[in-house]
Amino acid sequence: MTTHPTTRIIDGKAFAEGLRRRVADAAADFLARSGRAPGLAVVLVGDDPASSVYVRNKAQQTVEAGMASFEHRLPAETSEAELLALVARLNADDAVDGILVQLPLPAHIDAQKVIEAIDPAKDVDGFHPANAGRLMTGLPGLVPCTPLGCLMLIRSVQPALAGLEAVVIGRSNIVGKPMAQLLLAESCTVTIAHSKTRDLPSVCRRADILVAAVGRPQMVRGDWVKPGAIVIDVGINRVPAPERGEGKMRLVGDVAYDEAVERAGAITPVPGGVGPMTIACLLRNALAAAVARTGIVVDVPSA
Ligand SMILES: Nc1nc2c(c(=O)[nH]1)N[C@@H](CN(C=O)c1ccc(C(=O)N[C@@H](CCC(=O)O)C(=O)O)cc1)CN2
Repeated sequence: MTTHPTTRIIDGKAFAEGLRRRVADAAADFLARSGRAPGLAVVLVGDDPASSVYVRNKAQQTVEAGMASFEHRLPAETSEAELLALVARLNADDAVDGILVQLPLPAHIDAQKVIEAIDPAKDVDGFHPANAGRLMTGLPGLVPCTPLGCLMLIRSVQPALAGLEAVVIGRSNIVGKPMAQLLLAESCTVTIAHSKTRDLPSVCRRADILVAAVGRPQMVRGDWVKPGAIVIDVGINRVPAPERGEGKMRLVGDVAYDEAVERAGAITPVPGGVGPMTIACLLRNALAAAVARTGIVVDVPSA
């Protein structure tokens, strides 16, 4: 593989480490001023292996950042009412500044109902309609972690975004829509593309900033990328890797990296790009929630 001489590989792992250090410094200030550490509760229902690893990493990184971690692992048979009761207890617990319910939830639980049960002031995922509305209307609030991390990575290579053409592929409430709102707030000209978009390759070729969040392995080909564009790959897809041995898998993004790296000005790899930013931004949001709830001012890292 030959990388274009000027292509910058955006190291999300290193950026996330730096962000977690800054959050840890601010969390220590918070503790010194308030007498308690910011607290983050993470709830997992069921035993999905990937979710279980994410929750373990969240709890571990919360503790490493000097915050209090409250981990709740519930069996897959937990009823919706039991989960809502736990959320109500966490809402009422003053030691808990942030609440995250790991997704996906088992099919018998209405995820939207659970999201709406979380106190918006503790909604560190930024998924509650109150926080989505605040983002849309330009009010301060909690912003979904993955798009916030993407914006930080974009700004690390291009601080001035006003007037740039941004194309976001994917319209989920978790990534696509909030990502588009964040880029709009930076005065980009934003297009949200999706499965019904006509001539997607041509739409993508307009983009100075191309964010792929579709969940389809390597869908975005190299010739969809405008030369010099910033390419942010949100996809995390496990695909068979027979070259590594029988039954082995490997992670790929939504972008055909080997092709896109030839044309992009900057690109995130998978793994090691956007993924690590999700948990780093979760810690950042937990700190932000603690600050907003208590009025204790410490230096919360921003995009
Ligand atoms: N309540 C939520 N649920 C889920 C979210 C979320 O933000 N809130 N996001 C995803 C999963 N996720 C965190 O929960 C997550 C995904 C990926 C990574 C990450 O670091 N990825 C690595 C690769 C890891 C691997 O080998 O599998 C990378 O891309 O380098 C962190 C967090 C769904 N659920």
